[in-house]
Amino acid sequence: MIEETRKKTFLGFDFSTQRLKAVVIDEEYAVQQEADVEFDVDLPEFRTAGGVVRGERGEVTAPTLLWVKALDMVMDRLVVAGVDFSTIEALSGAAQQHGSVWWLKGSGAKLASLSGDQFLHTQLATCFVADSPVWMDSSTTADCQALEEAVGGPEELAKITGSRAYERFTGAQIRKMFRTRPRVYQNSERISLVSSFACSLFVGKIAPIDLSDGSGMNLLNIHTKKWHEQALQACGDETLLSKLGDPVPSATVVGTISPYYVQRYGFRSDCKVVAFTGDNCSALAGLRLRSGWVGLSLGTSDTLLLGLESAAAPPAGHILVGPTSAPYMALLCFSNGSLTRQNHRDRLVGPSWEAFNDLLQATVRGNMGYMGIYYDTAEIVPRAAAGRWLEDARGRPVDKPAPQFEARALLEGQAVARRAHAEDMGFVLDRSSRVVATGGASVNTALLQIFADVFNTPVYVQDQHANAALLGAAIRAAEVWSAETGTKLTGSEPTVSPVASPYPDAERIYKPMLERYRKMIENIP
Ligand SMILES: Nc1ncnc2c1ncn2[C@@H]1O[C@H](COP(=O)(O)OP(=O)(O)O)[C@@H](O)[C@H]1O
Ligand SMILES: O=C(CO)[C@@H](O)[C@H](O)COP(=O)(O)O
Repeated sequence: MIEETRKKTFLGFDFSTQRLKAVVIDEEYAVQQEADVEFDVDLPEFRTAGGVVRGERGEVTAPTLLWVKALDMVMDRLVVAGVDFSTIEALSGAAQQHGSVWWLKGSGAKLASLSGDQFLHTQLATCFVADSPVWMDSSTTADCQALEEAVGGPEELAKITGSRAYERFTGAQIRKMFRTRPRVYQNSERISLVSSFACSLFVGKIAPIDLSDGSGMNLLNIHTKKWHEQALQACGDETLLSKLGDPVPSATVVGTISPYYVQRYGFRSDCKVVAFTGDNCSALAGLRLRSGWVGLSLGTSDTLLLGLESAAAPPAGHILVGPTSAPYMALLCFSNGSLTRQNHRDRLVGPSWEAFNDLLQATVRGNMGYMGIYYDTAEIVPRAAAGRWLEDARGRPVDKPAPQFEARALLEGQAVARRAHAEDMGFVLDRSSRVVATGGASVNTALLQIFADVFNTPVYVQDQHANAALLGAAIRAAEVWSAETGTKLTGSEPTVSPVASPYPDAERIYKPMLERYRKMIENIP
């Protein structure tokens, strides 16, 4: 029995692309303290740009130790923020999806014997056999084809795993490592996702992959919830099964906190660690979407999220095992999200969102016919290499229109693409639906107004926090702890408020742009 009067708090983490965030909530799910580490700024010694390191042939990686050092730093910032770690009953986390962590043999033993006197990053410095390929990597096209062939074609793979083969999905990444760097593969004790790796740092052993984030690998049968044997065979050898370990439901207590945290920060020794999951899965959990609501995460990537009752194989996009009570979730991911917006903001007006929004205000909805597609990095939906396509009202290519037209062309082009592909995937979006936005760019109401008009749907944001993945992690910790201990919590459902409504003429302006967009992408190589 848990003592009723004891103060109870819950801790959530988000190991996303550009930063590590942490939040402490109380029993009512009110935010108590927060801390944040921005990889490029706070850890310049790792020389990342936007949290990653880019190679010449579409390879995108992150140094795994960067995330460990960021954890040391964020823990210290929580101390400075006044967190009383002895009140934390449970913790959980979210992380960028698909990335893989390659643990050197012997790492499990190191995790189990950490000394509370030293930083984690000094003790785990030699634990990673390779840098971590991350979700922006587009270098595994050959491996995707081989995986699809081995399983009976792209449709068959999508039926089984919820997605056709995608370059960033961990199965193709593992296959590439097995093929091109066999010693890394052989010397790996385990292969984690970023989420299960992060969880391992808390639980003092290599933590299991959860089913929801595990669905982003092209290796999991999302119906039986077991690894798919043929897919495993296509991506590695007979040791792959044991390198991955058994996946677990997202609502699993994977253990109690490592003694390291008890000694170093004063956590309770019975603080529970709940399986970590993908950031989009955690955002879906945090947003509490009701029927007819669609989640729009505006982080480094832009994603659309939806809870699903059944798992029809999508033509594009992904079906994942649901992180909460809905059995499945749909996910569409666009790699050119916030970083692309930020690059062009810097180019057009310098580092101010206000100045960028002033440019938007200097143009009209529909942008006098200027339309643009901006891929600063290889795009996932549709699959395309980096490039830029801009045309005027007559469909003639233009090179350099005035900055205000470019600003609007970029944002309208992005929103139109999100709607076109969402419709292709079967998302129903009309004035009776709701878009609930979250992530770093969801604070920008001028951007949300464009989404409201293009989707012809009101856009809402959560009142409690702009980052549903982070809040979702802390709430998942609280709810799994509550179910496990039989202790009732007083936390109420997160609430949302409208921030942008479509203008009455929105459909007239943007419907034709959807058709133009579809034609434009046909000509993209
Ligand atoms: N006012 C704003 N308008 C538009 N974008 C913003 C604004 N404030 C922050 N952002 C964007 O939010 C992004 C970070 O979002 P975040 O959700 O923290 O990313 P991630 O979780 O992928 O690390 C930055 O790249 C930045 O461009
Ligand atoms: O690849 C995907 C989803 O399939 C990305 O959405 C990553 O999960 C990165 O998330 P953010 O850091 O952009 O939130």
